[in-house]
Amino acid sequence: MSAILIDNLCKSFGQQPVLRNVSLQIEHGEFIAVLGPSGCGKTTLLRTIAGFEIPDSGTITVGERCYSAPGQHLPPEQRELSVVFQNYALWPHMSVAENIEYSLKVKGMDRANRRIRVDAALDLVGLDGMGERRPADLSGGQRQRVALARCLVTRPQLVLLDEPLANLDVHLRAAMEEEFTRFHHHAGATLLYITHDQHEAMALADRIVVMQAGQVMQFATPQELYRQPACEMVARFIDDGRVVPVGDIEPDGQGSAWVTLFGLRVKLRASHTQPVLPKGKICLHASDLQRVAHDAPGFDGEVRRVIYRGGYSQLEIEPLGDPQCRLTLMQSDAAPPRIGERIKLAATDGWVIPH
Ligand SMILES: Nc1ncnc2c1ncn2[C@@H]1O[C@H](COP(=O)(O)OP(=O)(O)OP(=O)(O)O)[C@@H](O)[C@H]1O
Repeated sequence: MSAILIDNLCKSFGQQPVLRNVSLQIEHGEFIAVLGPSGCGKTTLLRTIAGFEIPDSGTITVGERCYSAPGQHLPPEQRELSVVFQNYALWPHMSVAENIEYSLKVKGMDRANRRIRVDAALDLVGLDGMGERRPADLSGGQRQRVALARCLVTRPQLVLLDEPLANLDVHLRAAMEEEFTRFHHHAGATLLYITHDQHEAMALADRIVVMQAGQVMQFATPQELYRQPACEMVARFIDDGRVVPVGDIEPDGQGSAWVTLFGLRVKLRASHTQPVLPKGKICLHASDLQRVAHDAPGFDGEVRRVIYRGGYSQLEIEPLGDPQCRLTLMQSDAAPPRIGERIKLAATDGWVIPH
């Protein structure tokens, strides 16, 4: 049985549909990231699972329990899950230990057992010995750890996290990513993690739900999203993939297809069910392109922009005869080409976007 089963969930605010037929099947212990541009409905999805919003239609089942169905709404406090918000929501007048302990107290657990649980939770999030401090005396990262410990102490089977790192600086975020991985490993809980940061999602999640305008565009592993985007939106969204037109798509039914890319016949990866088509689009990442010698097979492009990224340069290339198109190429060479220079490129990999 799945940990979470969401079937055809719809939710509108007034006239605006915010969740459109969202269906997801999430397994026990999975770390799921929900990724998408601002306003695509991520938080609404989380709030609907938590019970803070009532869906217009569709069902949510967690384990064996129905949380939402037409005419049926389990109140938030009866849902067996824990939510970690972006703003931590710690009680300022309580110490760190009291913040963490509170939910156990409400459940009527005795003092000795509470102490053991709180110490274990503090230890797990790396806040050993900080139990007596007030939240105001902690850094942003430490406060987020308290919020995590508070969630962990109840040993939830399902944890919903709404952009928990959004308020932290880039270094702290990286440190906390490690913390989340450890947390997930130890807690063994199913995690649903909302973020608009694809690098965070790729680094943390077993599978990622990519949403746009209330719809699930693809639900897959980070590797699949990168290598086999299901549509143009996912192709562009993940790691700045470039969508490029191609002609004469001739699939072999074995996971490859010949296509005409800038006048050149090349063999790229394709779905096993890819049909023969006179034209289509492919996804090219920077790592799919290679600079080649001028007399080697390839296509010409003009360097439009050179961005130094520390140790390598990112080149923005305009393929000759296609001024609408921009390709990216990374070059580790200390002497990158100049803007306006003409270079030759070959596609060493690429994915035919399913029609
Ligand atoms: N209570 C509400 N009443 C009316 N509209 C709402 C309400 N909550 C959310 N919305 C709208 O629903 C849409 C989706 O919002 P939601 O917060 O779910 O998106 P999101 O993907 O989490 O965005 P962000 O990444 O910016 O947090 C937005 O257009 C938002 O303005």
